[in-house]
This record gives sequence, C-alpha cells and structure tokens, in this order.
Amino acid sequence: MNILDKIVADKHKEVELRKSIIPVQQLENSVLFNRQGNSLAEALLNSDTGIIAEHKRRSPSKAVINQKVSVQDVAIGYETAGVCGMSVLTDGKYFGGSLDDLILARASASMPLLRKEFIIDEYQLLEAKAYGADVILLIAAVLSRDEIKSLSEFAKKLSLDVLLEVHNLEELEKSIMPSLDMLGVNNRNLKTFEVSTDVSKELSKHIPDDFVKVSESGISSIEAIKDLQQYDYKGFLIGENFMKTENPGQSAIEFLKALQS
Ligand SMILES: O=C(O)c1ccccc1NCC(=O)[C@H](O)[C@H](O)COP(=O)(O)O
Repeated sequence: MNILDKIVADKHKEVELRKSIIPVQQLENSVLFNRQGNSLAEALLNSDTGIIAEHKRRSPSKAVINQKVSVQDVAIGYETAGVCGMSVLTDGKYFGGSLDDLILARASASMPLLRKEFIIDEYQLLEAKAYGADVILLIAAVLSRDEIKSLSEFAKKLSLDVLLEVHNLEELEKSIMPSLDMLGVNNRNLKTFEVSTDVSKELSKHIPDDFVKVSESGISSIEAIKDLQQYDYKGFLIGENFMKTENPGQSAIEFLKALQS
C-alpha cells in the first residue's frame, strides 16, 4: 500500500464517523453555508502573479514544517501579501490540519479559500461549504471518472470552484469535463514524493484552453514561476516555501514584491 492508498483508506473511515456525528442538515443550517463564494479561477485570471499560498503544518514527505504559527496570522499575512487565494489543509492525521483551521482562516480573511483535502464523498463538499471554503480539490489519482463527474457537478451546485489535480497524461485524459474550473498539475508524485516542475511543463500542452492552469508543489523561486508562465500557467500553489519560515505571511509579502518587480 502506498501513502495515497493509506490516506484514502483512513479517509473513508473518518468520513463515515463524521457523518454519524454531524448530520447533513446541521451542515446545511450553518451560518456560512449560504455565503456567496469568491471564485479562485476568476482571481487567477485577473492576476499577474497567481499565487495560491498554503497553510501546511506537516506532510508525509517532510514531517514537521511549522507547528508554531497560528492559522489566523498566516491568513492575514497571505491576504496582506496579495495572494489570489489560500489553500488550507484540513486532513488531521497526515498534515496536522482540521476544519477548524478553515473556519479560522475564513474569520481572518476574505480571499478565496481552498479546502485542501482528500475528497471521496459529497459529505466533504457540504463540510467545505459549511466551514467557509470557496474551492475544493479533487485528486484524479484517487477517483474514477464517474466519481470526478458526480463530485464536481455537486460542487458546482453548491457554487464551489473545482480544482482537479493530475500528475500524468492518463489522469488528465480521464478527467477532462465541463464541471471543472481549474486543472492543477501536481509536480509531486504523491506515491514516491519525487518533485519536478518538468511535469507541469510536459502536461501543459495537453490541457484545453477552457481551464485555468495551476502548477502545484515544489515551487520556491521567482524563476520557476516565470518559467511556468511561459507554459500558460496562471496559478502557482506554494506551501512549504512559505510555511518553513518563522513568518509565512511576511515571506509571502517579500516573495510577491520580488515577483512584481
Ligand atoms: O506534501 C506532501 O508530502 C504530500 C504527500 C501526499 C499527498 C499530498 C501531499 N501534499 C499535498 C500537496 O499537494 C502540497 O501540499 C501542495 O501542492 C504544496 O506543495 P509544496 O509547495 O511543495 O509544499
């Protein structure tokens, strides 16, 4: 079993437990459920920088990254930096995140928020809405085409943007459908943890123009972004590069200043 299989097996158990604790109706009745969302896809299309900055305490590939900062301070710093959106990891077991992180980020900032999660069930989309997300991630490596279709169509009914993540051509070809807003290429192989932005460059020509292109993981320099922009990428998801510093918000401020100069 690789790490992704383990995460998904645990996620199935976790989601069943969560469903038994918080019924759907309670999620639908929550204050944020009917909030008008902000589109990350639109923010990326209207930006010259396209940064999506992530809150990530730890990860299977890097163990501890930053357990000290508060998610509120990080959200305020990222918004001050002028990022297009913030990705909030909500998985507890492998990333040290939670839905509380999402709601605290929502309370601190108005930018689009991505619920970064291993989504396998519609219930998680209702949670995303109830805890203040604007965008959800679907990972092609763990979903069939039919699952991607039903989850993305349900997300659109909830007015959530959909970022579909792929790592190779096979995943991309099985996933293309109109209910997706953004196509993300993860430069990290989630089974081996190898990282290379060449993956984004190679797949870019296969992504139809109707989707906003996002390059994810292993991005830590202005040069890498300028290079990926040549391949028509509009969004750049950056986690560790900011989170490994003492003040991720300040790091994002400096990074965006350098990117714009
Ligand atoms: O980051 C990991 O180790 C990881 C392992 C298994 C599944 C997912 C994983 N990461 C999720 C992400 O895609 C990244 O957090 C995100 O793209 C940011 O990457 P980075 O800038 O390299 O922190």
